[in-house]
Amino acid sequence: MLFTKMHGLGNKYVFFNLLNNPLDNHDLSELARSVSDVNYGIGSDGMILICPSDKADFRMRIFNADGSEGKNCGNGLRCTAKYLYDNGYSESSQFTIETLGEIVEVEVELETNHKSTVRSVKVDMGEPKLQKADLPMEGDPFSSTINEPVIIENQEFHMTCLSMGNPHAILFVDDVKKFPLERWGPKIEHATLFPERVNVGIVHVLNEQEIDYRVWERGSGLTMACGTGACAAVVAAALNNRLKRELPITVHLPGGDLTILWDANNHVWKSGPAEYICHGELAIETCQTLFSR
Ligand SMILES: N[C@H](CCC[C@H](N)C(=O)O)C(=O)O
Repeated sequence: MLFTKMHGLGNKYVFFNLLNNPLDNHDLSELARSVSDVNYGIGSDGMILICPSDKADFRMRIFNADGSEGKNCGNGLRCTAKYLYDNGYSESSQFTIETLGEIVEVEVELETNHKSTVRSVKVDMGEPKLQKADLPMEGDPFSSTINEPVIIENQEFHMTCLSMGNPHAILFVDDVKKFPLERWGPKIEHATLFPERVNVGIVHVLNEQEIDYRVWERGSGLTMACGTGACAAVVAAALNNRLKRELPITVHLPGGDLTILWDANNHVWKSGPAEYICHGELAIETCQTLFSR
């Protein structure tokens, strides 16, 4: 099986193009765990399948490194858009991609002096969902969670929780590098408060147009970047009056910067790079081992 490995700011995935060759009745969770394994597989934060869609121009399915299927992936969407445009699946620079969470509009932004090269990708990530039912999380399903005190293992955290098609718990800290995210990330991810678990982001607002952000991803742990998380971080900061809406915000992640805008129409826009790492063929033994299970 041919694959392409790509990353968005160091958040890397193994991509399989299923537009003309479906992967019928295989254990996709097992495949995601295996290709993500850095010792016995290719090594990645997960797996992304590019599929046909009857609701949008294309469909993207994202699986985390633990095999769980995510409902959205901001970095994955930018990589998928670049792959589709570069490989001639869309003549237009704008098209739609269906995910489990949303149907999103993407636009590949081309180099001015080299029209066939994708410089970056802009994605309309849609509207943030602020009710507890949207994540989901325990409590009044129609209420929102803005700077609410939450006790995790006798430690109180003030959280702002929302969905960008997938669930995010955002905490504000004084220094993202000093906060022990590797310790508290998994505890919050697996807290019973979040029946389908949650992505955990920590945010330090630097000024009115810049934030630092680090993430512990549901199903993948610490990653270099999280596109949906960067969107959630900007929305959470605005909801807590730490940022003004309708200003483009630079989100500094360990892997690089994203530009996020929460506009007057309640849509969250994300712009950033997408890069190839390699193309390859999964060893047939791996496939046979995988598919014999
Ligand atoms: N771990 C996430 C999916 C990947 C999101 C992230 N890589 C992004 O770029 O948005 C979840 O299970 O909801």
